[in-house]
Amino acid sequence: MISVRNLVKHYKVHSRPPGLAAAVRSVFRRSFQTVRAVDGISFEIQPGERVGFLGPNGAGKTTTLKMLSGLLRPTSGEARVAGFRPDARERDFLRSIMLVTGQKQQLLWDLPPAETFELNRAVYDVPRAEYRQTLDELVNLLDLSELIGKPTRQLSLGERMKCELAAALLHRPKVLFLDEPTIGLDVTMQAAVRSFIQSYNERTGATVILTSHYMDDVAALCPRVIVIDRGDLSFDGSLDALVRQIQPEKRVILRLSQPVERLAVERLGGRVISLSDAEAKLQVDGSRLRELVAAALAHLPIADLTVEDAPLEEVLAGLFARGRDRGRESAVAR
Ligand SMILES: Nc1ncnc2c1ncn2[C@@H]1O[C@H](COP(=O)(O)OP(=O)(O)OP(=O)(O)O)[C@@H](O)[C@H]1O
Repeated sequence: MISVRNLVKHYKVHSRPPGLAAAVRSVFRRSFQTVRAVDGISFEIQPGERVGFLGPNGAGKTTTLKMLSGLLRPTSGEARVAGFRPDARERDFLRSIMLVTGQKQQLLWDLPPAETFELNRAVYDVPRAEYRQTLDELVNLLDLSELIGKPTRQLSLGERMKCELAAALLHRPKVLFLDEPTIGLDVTMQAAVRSFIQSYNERTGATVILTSHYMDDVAALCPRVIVIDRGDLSFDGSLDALVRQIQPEKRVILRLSQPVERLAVERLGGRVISLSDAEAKLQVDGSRLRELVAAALAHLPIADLTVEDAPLEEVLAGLFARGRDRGRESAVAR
């Protein structure tokens, strides 16, 4: 359904040092920097897959989605989506895909969502009967009946996001690009949006590509993840395989029956995350876990002991930090 080969997007941005003299000089001699937002990535996505794009801020995720949805022309490389070249922006292509971003809205601010829905029906030329049926389903699934008649500006962020999703899906796109669909939503609403996306995918067989900073979104929705870091693809596989590959650290929580010295906890060998009179929290490499637990039981007054995986967010932050020393920008003077 989606095929990407050596896709590259370089932005050329005007750059000048601070100060008035530099401002004057830049009028005569402009210098530019090339930002390598996406630097030669390749992947294939089959129909009906749900794939999560992970990566730190500025990794190139949104740029990739924009190229796949035809909003940006690649600098080089090739993308095919549903049999089309996205940058040709053919009508049938635009009818097959939808890009939903959590930060930008398509609903008209002063009108009720129902009117944007009607507008989208006309734009996408959806036959009336099909439109009614899809709308009923969406209203039902997303629990929108109370919302779609109110002016958009009166809706809460979460209510708006649900209406945004409905507006995006009325023409039943075959490929759905979701850029941070749960940004700013509370936990309950995040879960509602997530379960809706999953059921839309299961019922219609649509292909879903999602970016999110919330690991819960990706863990719940995406059997497959693609990690993009500094414009490069650094992993493509299951989330489990990614976690195994990173070999995350374990977190050990020691409930103490009496206070202990910090030094005694440090001697156990892990990294001390927090220490209070009643509890010590440490993080340790998985391979050193047994040793640390044995030492803790032997030397500290332990009332209880728990071992858990380090939070996925932190594990990934560590992975991204490792790649940080690679340079990404090259200055090009003109
Ligand atoms: N229009 C633009 N002009 C110049 N540089 C840009 C432009 N859009 C994005 N960039 C740069 O390209 C890089 C990739 O940006 P992109 O928005 O694709 O990242 P992202 O992975 O989506 O980040 P985030 O998680 O913060 O949304 C960043 O360094 C960004 O500053």
